[in-house]
Amino acid sequence: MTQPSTITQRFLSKPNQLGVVAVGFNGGQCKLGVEAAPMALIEAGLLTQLKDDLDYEIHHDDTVHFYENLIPAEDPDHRGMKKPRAVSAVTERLSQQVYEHAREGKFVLTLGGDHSIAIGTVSGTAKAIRERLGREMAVIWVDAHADLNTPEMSPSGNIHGMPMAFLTRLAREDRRDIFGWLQDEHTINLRKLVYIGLRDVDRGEKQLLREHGIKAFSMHDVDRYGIGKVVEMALAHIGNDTPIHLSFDVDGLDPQWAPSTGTPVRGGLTLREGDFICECVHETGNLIAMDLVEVNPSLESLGASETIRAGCSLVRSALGDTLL
Ligand SMILES: NC(=[NH2+])NCCC[C@H](N)C(=O)O
Ligand SMILES: [Mn+2]
Ligand SMILES: [Mn+2]
Repeated sequence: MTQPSTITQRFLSKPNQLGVVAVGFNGGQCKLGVEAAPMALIEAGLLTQLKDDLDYEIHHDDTVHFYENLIPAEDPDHRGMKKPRAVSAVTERLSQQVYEHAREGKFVLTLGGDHSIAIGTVSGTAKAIRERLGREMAVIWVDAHADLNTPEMSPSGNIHGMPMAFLTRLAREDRRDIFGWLQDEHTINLRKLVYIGLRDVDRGEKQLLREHGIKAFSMHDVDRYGIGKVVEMALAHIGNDTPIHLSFDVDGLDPQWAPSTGTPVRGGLTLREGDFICECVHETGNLIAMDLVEVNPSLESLGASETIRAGCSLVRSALGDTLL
């Protein structure tokens, strides 16, 4: 186990203070139901567990944000992107909410929502880290997908497949109402991004991963080296003096463990492997924020409670729960 760096300790000035943002947003993709996930996770007892079992002091406004007043009536496609103004307005607002928690030194937990919301969460923590520590943070992205499509490359036009492209500036858009609000302070250095669990990566995304030498551990690597070695290599790439934002797409898990998600892909992580990633990232002492996204309780209704339980388990593990 690496020692928590003083840099991160300085940032998380209140290590047991947890800012929670519940984001009932589904506009980054086309299936209904993912907006109900935050309520389902909370009703399953997630926040109570974090408070009672892990001793967090929870700062939550007791609302699930649907951002109804930010969703425009007219939102025509732009560069092939679907609902670009809605996603932009919601993530801009979310970025501010996350930033406000993070700048006070709280750990920020965001419950999505589809993965487009990471444009808001990651930009918010990246800005707070730059401001408070004068440095760049790292992102660990656990997912079956790379979510690195530029609008032009995207096979679907769904923005939940693009957040990393906008966050790293591989994709840019100058229109203020379509992600033009993203400033340099919000962005992520490509060398500070690490993927785990990939197994459904589009052609253009593969090319970007190769071209830019982005650190990515696919399921092939998990099979070859085992999850222990993969996490060790991922953390070694980041180094132990860098704050980490963990963005966990529940479809990183195999559908056997998380069937209720919009874009399931077979051959994924076991729940135990997912929990192990979260436990190890917690052990670094450098984790400053986590997103849990793409739980869709209305899909595969038989598996919904299983998926919700898996989601709760991942969050608990990232926040310090241990088996012993
Ligand atoms: N966050 C997710 N589940 N993303 C799935 C993306 C699927 C596909 N690569 C696309 O861009 O449309
Ligand atoms: Mn995914
Ligand atoms: Mn994703």
